[in-house]
Amino acid sequence: MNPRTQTTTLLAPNSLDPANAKTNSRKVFEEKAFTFDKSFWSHRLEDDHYAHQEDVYKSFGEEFLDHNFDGYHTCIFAYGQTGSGKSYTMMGTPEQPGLIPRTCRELFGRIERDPSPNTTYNVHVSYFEVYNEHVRDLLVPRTNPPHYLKIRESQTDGVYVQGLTDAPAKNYEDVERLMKMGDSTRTTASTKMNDTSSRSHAVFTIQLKQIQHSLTTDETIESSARMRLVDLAGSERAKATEATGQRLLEGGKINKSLTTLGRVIAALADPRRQGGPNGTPRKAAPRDIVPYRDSVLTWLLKDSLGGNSKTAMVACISPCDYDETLSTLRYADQAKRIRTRATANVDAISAAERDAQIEMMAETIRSLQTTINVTRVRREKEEEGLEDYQKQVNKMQRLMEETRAVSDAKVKALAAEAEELRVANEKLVDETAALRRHLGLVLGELKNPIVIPSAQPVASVVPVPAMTTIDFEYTAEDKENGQAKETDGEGYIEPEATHGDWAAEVSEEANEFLKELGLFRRKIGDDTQRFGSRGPLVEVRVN
Ligand SMILES: Nc1ncnc2c1ncn2[C@@H]1O[C@H](COP(=O)(O)OP(=O)(O)OP(=O)(O)O)[C@@H](O)[C@H]1O
Repeated sequence: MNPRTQTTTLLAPNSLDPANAKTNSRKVFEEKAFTFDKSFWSHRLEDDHYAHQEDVYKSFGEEFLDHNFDGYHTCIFAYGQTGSGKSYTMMGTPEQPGLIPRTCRELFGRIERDPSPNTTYNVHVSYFEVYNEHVRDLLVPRTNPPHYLKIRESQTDGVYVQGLTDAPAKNYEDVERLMKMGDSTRTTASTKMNDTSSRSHAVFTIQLKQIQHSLTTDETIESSARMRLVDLAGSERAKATEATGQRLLEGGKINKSLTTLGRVIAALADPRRQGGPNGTPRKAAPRDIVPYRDSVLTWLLKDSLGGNSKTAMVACISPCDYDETLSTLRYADQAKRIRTRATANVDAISAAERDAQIEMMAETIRSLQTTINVTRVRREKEEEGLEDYQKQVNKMQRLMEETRAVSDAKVKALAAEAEELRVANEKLVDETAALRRHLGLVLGELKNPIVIPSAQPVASVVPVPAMTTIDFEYTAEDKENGQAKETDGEGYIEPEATHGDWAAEVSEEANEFLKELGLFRRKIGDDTQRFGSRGPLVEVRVN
């Protein structure tokens, strides 16, 4: 670095140096020179033109703070490979504070030193990180799982992080406390090239609002400036850091943001985009779109990179890798060609305008209040309706329970009746079987009558002995009539009632019984059809 010409010269390294040994042997290392607005050398403390943290702040940090007090938005971002000194430049160490603490200290120093009684200052601080393409608030304790915030874009506020903590700061101590809190929750990890490597892009924002009121003109001048101080994650190569697993994944996401940042810078630095010599905007080519939205980081920095902001890029390099250093210097060389169009955000409002504004705001509040009330009433009505509905549901449930209880009782009664019928049926089946057996015996007896020996003719009528066999001639006709004719055996005594009459009587009774049984079977069938069957409670068998 030449502090006089502000030139940075990248010398060709010894190709035998293992750090610069290339897989591509045809690669030629060349000396390259770049000129920037400033070139700081801070390699060895004993070096002649060693740039201290204060030198860096004084050379442009102070100037940027001036811009803020004039109402301009500013942004300073540090870019470079891992371990090259980005965090050191932006945040620094307690002994050697960097740009952020120096800017904040000086900001409150100026506010305190301001003798004007008509000016009031309002300072708010926010601090977030972009890690693996997610935004996380650094001013709230870490949670598991992490709570990521959404990015929104509006006409009035541009791109912003929804729900981000916007902490008021009354003095430097407040800011220091917030900075420490944010730094402790920032995602860092140990890599081969840096023990506390920042794995995320950290964005520290200070909002400065100045309100000046002139008693003579009764006019209020409001200026609103935003300072963005960005410490980017390292543009490391996976091989150099020996990254694996989570570190490698992070590397991919970090590179995605930084590659997009490179494309955004390239698109913004395109000389055709920068317009004519008088600043006249050139005609946009059809595919001329700056890819801000391709990464969370570039989308959030949209305004700072190519919009209403005064922006500085600090390119950090370390004597470690020729290619990485050359890449960083090319980035910076391209970035310096970008022309942003910053305008001071200062509004002069007369007392009348302010009153009108207040009245408009009061009106908005009133209308919002009405909306809230209407919503509340509607919700109450909905709640009432819901209560009625719940009551009806409960009533219906009770009714259903009662109906179910009645049904259960009916089923129980029917089951008992069916059981009774089953027992009766079984009895009847047994009786039928017995009767059938009896009938069979009787019929058998009728078919094979007991023959009474003819040796003792009897003239008179005598009772028939118990074991007497009666000889009948049983014709088909008799069978039909239920009658049988006695044979012509001698000494035959006619009983009081004939055997044929008795058999017919038994047969008739049996038929009658079978008829009744049939009726009974049909009744059981009907009942089963009417009440259904819960299993084989009743099994009607008629043989
Ligand atoms: N100019 C410097 N003077 C003294 N020490 C420095 C300087 N620059 C960096 N360092 C030291 O080098 C180490 C790495 O620096 P730093 O953490 O700032 O790198 P980084 O670019 O932010 O790395 P990463 O991308 O991994 O976060 C730190 O210990 C830091 O204090």
